[in-house]
Amino acid sequence: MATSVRSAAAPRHLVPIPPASAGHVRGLARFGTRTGPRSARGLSMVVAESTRRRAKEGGGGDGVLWAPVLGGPGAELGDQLSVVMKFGGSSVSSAARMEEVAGLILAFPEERPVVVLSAMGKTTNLLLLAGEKAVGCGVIHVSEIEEWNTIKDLHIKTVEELGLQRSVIHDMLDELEQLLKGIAMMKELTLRTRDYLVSFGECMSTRIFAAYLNKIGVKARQYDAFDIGFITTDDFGNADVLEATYPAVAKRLHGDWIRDPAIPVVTGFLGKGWKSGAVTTLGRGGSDLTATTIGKALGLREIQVWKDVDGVLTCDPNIYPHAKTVPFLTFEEATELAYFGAQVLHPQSMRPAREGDIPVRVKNSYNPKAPGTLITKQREMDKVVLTSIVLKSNVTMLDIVSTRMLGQFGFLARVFAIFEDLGISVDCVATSEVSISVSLDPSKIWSRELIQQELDNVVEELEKIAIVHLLQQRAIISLIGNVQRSSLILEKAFHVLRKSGVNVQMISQGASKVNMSLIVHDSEAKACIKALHQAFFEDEDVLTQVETENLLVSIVHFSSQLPTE
Ligand SMILES: Nc1ncnc2c1ncn2[C@@H]1O[C@H](COP(=O)(O)OP(=O)(O)O)[C@@H](O)[C@H]1O
Ligand SMILES: N[C@@H](CC(=O)OP(=O)(O)O)C(=O)O
Repeated sequence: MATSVRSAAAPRHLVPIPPASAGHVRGLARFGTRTGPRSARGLSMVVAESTRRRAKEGGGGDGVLWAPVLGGPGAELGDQLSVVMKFGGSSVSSAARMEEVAGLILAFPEERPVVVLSAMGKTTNLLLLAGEKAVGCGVIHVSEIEEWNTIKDLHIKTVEELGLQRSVIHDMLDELEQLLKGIAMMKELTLRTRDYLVSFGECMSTRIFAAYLNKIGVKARQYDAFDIGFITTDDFGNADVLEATYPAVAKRLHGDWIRDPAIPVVTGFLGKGWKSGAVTTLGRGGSDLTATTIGKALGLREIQVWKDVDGVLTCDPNIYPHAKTVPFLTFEEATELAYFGAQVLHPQSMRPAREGDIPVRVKNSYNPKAPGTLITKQREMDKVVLTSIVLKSNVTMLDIVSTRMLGQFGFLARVFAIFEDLGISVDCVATSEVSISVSLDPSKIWSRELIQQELDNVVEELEKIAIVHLLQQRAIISLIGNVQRSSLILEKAFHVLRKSGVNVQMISQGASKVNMSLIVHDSEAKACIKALHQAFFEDEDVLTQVETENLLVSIVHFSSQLPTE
């Protein structure tokens, strides 16, 4: 595997400086343009143009001050690394986007960021598809795999458009092609090889970006997470970060920064298995977890995750486009939201932030002026009813009814022991004395779908002690909010669902007290989300309608109890 590239220092060094040091002003960089500076010269021009405007406006404009300082001659870098800025695949999908992101990073004069990057655009998916095709296509046809060519073209084009040398990624592309040929030769793609394969996405994006920062005069250093102490379990495809990671990562990043300050550009999503020593991945969307792990390791002030939406939204905008930004969330709410399927955050990513009590800010790299979502330990909940509605589709449910071979206590214990033995997590649970309904977590499997064989095994085992009904194509609708007001939330939700003619098949409230889950049929789920969103976030009158209806019911009830003459 390739080792870290230590980028050579560029001849001229720019660093954002606080407005107080305006004597050193070099210029301003602006937010909000879709295309950023194309070169060091381009950057200076943007900077100079904005400086003039700022001077005309009497200062305090919309930009940032720059000075030729970072790591350069006469450099003074007393400050410690202060924030993590993680940019997802959507934020770094092209050369233009990388320029934009560079401008963004540099537009925060007071920050000393650690940058975490995902693979460019859809590279991870393309690598997975290329790997699968390689298994069956034969070595001589590897070079024809469409996805491999798309990956190669995208990265070469990006390097060229950014004015970098092809050598930045040349070895990586070579190695990747060799790997695909190896897979074709072996005719198999193990989980371990698959992790190694997808790691090329992050390894290339970070090399390109660090080289670009150096080119525009901002000293940067690329790091592969698996080389700097990201130690994980050996669960390829979904590895857990181990405690040893924190001191190791802190020592390496902090040590390098003290010795020779340069913006660290770290691969998201990747780690190193503690037993195997092989490259592991942290589950899809795992770069968020990389970012929060670094934040905790270094005790940073803030963790920023930059996406292509204005923060965490009231529902998935792909399901219902009128979703609104949620300005504040607690770590608990964000965890439930992610766990129950909101793609915007990795389910495990809040844990390090919560443990280190470091605020997480979700921002839009396409719209940096939008305030985004701030996630903290606590927030004012008095006025909060519902925060967000999350949908998890294609869920499998099991209704398990005891054959009474075991007492109630033994029955529940046995059922969960079967899940544990087969390594299957459950999402929602509802129990009665002799029956239990569970929904199974599809996300532990890479493809986010349970494999039929696994399901057959579970059913076979459970049938030894119970009658089992397998219900597929179900959906979990999770209502994340203030469960202190659960009666109000459920009343309103059931009112909406009844009006829509939807029958709720199971309901479950988590112990975390921020989530209530309703299970409905998959085919009805999207319409439910739309109706619920309109009721909770758009239609002020619905509550009044519910209250009026209830009032009428009470009046009828009361009057029916009045003594008749
Ligand atoms: N509740 C939600 N709030 C915001 N985005 C959501 C939500 N649910 C789903 N999404 C989707 O998540 C996407 C952002 O997550 P992701 O693709 O992982 O971003 P990135 O690749 O930039 O890290 C958005 O483009 C949006 O389509
Ligand atoms: N590239 C990986 C890791 C990741 O976090 O990506 P993103 O930040 O684009 O969701 C994936 O696609 O899963």
